Amino acid sequence: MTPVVATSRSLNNTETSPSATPTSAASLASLSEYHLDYSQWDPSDTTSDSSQSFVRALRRAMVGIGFFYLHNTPLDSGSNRRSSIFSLTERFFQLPLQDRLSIDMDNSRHFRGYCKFGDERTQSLQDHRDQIDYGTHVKPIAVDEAVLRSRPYLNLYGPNQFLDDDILPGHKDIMLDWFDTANEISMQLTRALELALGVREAQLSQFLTGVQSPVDGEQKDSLGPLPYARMKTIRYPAGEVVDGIKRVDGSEQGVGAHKDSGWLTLLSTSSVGGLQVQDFEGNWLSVPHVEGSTIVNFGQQIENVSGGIIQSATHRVVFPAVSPEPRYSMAWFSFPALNARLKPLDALQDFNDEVINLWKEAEARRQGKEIICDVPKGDLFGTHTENFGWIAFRGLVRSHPGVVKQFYTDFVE
Ligand SMILES: O=C(O)CCC(=O)C(=O)O
Ligand SMILES: [Fe+2]
Repeated sequence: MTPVVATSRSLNNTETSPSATPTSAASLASLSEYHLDYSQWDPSDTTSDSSQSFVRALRRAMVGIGFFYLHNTPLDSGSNRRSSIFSLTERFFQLPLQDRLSIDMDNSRHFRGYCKFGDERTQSLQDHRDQIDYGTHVKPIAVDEAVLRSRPYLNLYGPNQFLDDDILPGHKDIMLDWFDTANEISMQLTRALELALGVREAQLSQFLTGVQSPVDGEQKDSLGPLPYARMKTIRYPAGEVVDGIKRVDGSEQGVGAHKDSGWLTLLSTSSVGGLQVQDFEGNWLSVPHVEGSTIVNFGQQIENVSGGIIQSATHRVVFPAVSPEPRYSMAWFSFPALNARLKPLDALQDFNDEVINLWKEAEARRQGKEIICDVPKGDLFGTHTENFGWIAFRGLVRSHPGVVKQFYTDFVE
């Protein structure tokens, strides 16, 4: 068999504008195999018929396209979490710009807070959205300035910025509840992914908890494990001018083609469409909102440690100025721990036959051709020789020049 190598998604950098590549009429929602039922999955009884059925469906989804709908999670069912967070998000974006800017990310060395419309670019082209970024809500790490200077990524640990209850009631409580619930789902899905690959318990989760054995006889990090996650609450506004900022003429780039940089993503969308994912031939499939479900996709770090078997799919949001209403979404991202080292697992030695056979099937469907996508290969892969925090830090530096200007000019040329 062809060795299972690091991802074979390849660089196709001929065009990156949203209308450049063909859009297939197919839509992910119509592919019934990519709808998973989270209530089937019982991490305390992984051998039950229903848990096994969940793991099989997960295996197909992760090898097939790397995007799926997950039904019956505690984000969508049995609580008012979803309605609370969408209502909170709409209320936030209706506030005057001045109030939104009172939690401007440019004031946070932890890269947390509001990013205004027009501040973000993907592959050098302007995105048309604004958002609040959050992360694991903790105190800044208590170390000397000298340690922070030698390992600036330790600043990714720190508090979020929240508006007071008199301006945005419930901001902190609703967000933290969503964040913690998503974190729990991500841990449970990671356990299911271990079974789908056939690796030992904790062979994947070690990268999230940061408790893996030190590499090559090194000392364990004296700071202990540094687990890390992030989240964005996003608005794609309609209109040619937003908060006094003009759209790029004719551009429909809500967010440009990218692969998520972390581990796995839990995405909740409003009913307004626009999300698209790229199949292995480079066609764009639409990913419509499906009531009562969360969209799950995988980031570059899990693609890397799984030798490319867990697909980190390229996706984007296409959003025209003429839309009758804005689009909102909540994207929650797990990441490896900041002090984890991402040594890829040995697919041929460690993975089960089921996943290897599925991979061979997928390769046969591709007739040995490279996977086409609009993102450079290994764009943000972690390496085995540096702490993941460096990769996370470089990604944020690339996206947020305003924070760099305030806090990190010494580090970035
Ligand atoms: O807004 C969406 O639906 C997708 C957002 C996204 O892909 C991202 O922020 O990484
Ligand atoms: Fe994304």
